[in-house]
Amino acid sequence: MTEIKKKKITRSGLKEAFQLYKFIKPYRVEYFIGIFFLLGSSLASLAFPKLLGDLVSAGSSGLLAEKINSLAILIGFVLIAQAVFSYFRTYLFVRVTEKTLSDVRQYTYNHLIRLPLAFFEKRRVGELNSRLSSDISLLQESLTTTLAEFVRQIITILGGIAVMVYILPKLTVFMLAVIPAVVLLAVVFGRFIRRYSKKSQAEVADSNTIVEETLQGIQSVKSYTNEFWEMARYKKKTNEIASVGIKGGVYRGAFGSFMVFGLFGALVAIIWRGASLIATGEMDAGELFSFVLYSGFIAGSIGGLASLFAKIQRFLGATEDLFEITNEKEEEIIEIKDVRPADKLKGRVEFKNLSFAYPVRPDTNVLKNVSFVIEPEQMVALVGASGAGKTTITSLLFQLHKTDEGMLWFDNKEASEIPLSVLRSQLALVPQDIFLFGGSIRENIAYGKPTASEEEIISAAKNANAWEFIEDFEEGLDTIVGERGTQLSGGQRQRIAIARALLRNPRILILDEATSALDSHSEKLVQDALHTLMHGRTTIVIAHRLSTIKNADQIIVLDKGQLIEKGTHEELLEMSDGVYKKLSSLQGIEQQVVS
Ligand SMILES: Nc1ncnc2c1ncn2[C@@H]1O[C@H](COP(=O)(O)OP(=O)(O)OP(=O)(O)O)[C@@H](O)[C@H]1O
Repeated sequence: MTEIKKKKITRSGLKEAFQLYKFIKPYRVEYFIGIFFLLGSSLASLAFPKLLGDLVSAGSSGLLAEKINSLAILIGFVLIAQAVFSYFRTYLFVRVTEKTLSDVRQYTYNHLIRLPLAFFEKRRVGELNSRLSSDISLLQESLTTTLAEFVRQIITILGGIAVMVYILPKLTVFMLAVIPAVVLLAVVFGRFIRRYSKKSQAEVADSNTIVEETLQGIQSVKSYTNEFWEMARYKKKTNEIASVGIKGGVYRGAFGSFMVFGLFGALVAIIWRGASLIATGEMDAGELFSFVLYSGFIAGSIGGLASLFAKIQRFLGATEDLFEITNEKEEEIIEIKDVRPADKLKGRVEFKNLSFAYPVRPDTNVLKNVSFVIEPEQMVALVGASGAGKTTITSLLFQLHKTDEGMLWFDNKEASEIPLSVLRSQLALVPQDIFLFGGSIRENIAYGKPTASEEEIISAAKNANAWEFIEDFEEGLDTIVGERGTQLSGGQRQRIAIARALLRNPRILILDEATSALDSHSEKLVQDALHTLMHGRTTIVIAHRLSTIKNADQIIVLDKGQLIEKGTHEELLEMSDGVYKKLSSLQGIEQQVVS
């Protein structure tokens, strides 16, 4: 889990965190009842020292057993009330927190999945994921315990002081002069020691690195006869660890003594002062007993507040991270069941003087003034060296990135005029690196059309030449494909992806031809399936092996983002100095055509 950064407690940070309230709002009644129980349980525990003191006073002043018993019964009732309040407080807070978190999770995920691709190119997915999970579990802690602790501690401190003032202001002033100072010193001292022990851990880690490095590179150590140099290096580091450790021991010893001396000393001081007040008749033993207990409570709460402070800072950091994501602008995505006839594309595509740079590298145009037209139902191949811009063209077709210069048309509309979901629902991509989800074959095929019937799925599988191997599996369509489809062969995965695209029945199909060669039988099955898939729609193929695109209606050759040649296979071969011609002869295609 990634460590969550702390954020200073500022007004704007708190205001931002307050945005969370909109998620709690639907459950606010329960939450406020929870706060009521929290107040109740805090007040009940606050009453204890007073009641216990009364009990001691009753005993020491020789009151009747009846009075003593009724006080004990009252304390019993307060105990029960405290238990009941605590139970309902926890129950209600957990209920509200779980429901709120589930809403926050859904809201964040729904938002995240609607963000444009450019966002994901800026952030690492793994980081985003762990960020989200650690931020959200921190919110969980904050909503259930941090707030409750905070309220309880404030009530304990203020309420405790109020009761003490009520009992005897003089001794309260004395207590306030002693306890907070001791506790705050302890907190500061404690933090210092924690930092120190972190330093010593870091030194130990460094020494481990030396051992690891030298053992891994033992051959180099020996061949350079550097054993003695390494021994000296390790000796120096381990001696440093020892001296840091010894210094730490000094501080830790001092801290222990300080705690005993300071806290017990404070207690002794209060009891000493109290005893002299009892002697003068200003208070009785029971009241002093209450005082000592309240002093303990208050000391604990001041210490607790200090650690809560760090938790609140982390909570603000977590909400800031979360809102950083949810404040990002979403793509306009709508749910599409069926494309309206008026929105149906014919499949004509036109790039007009289009230039494009990725948002992460705005100064480097990866497409430069590219223009071409693809007529409906044509098969067009994109050819070019690695990095030429072929994949970029396909991402622009999907409008995964916005184009900045030039135009991209679908039929007679500019791409930006077509709602994203309407456009994307009529496109399908069969990528090179096929991504299957971990579920069954059925789920993977149906991903192309989640509403597809069993017959449709089977028919798509048959047309994709996939049915044959699916049938051979004992569990047929319900066969689990393994994480990312690893339990299937490359050719099988491709045919499933083809079946998925067939189900989608797109107007424009984009094929990123797989580079890894299949055996000739699978290759034929895949090629045949692809032909079925290409039939009756515009197809754009990113071709790596030129043998598969000889029959393309048009071949577009790209070089470093520029369109350098365009034509049919034969036309391009006629260009005497052509890049395509050279590529073909490299791949041995020319000869095949000529022969
Ligand atoms: N998401 C991205 N962000 C920034 N630059 C990118 C991104 N994707 C690709 N590029 C750059 O854009 C250029 C074109 O890449 P593109 O993937 O379109 O080439 P390609 O022709 O498909 O290559 P290949 O055949 O290797 O897949 C390359 O220089 C690449 O480094």
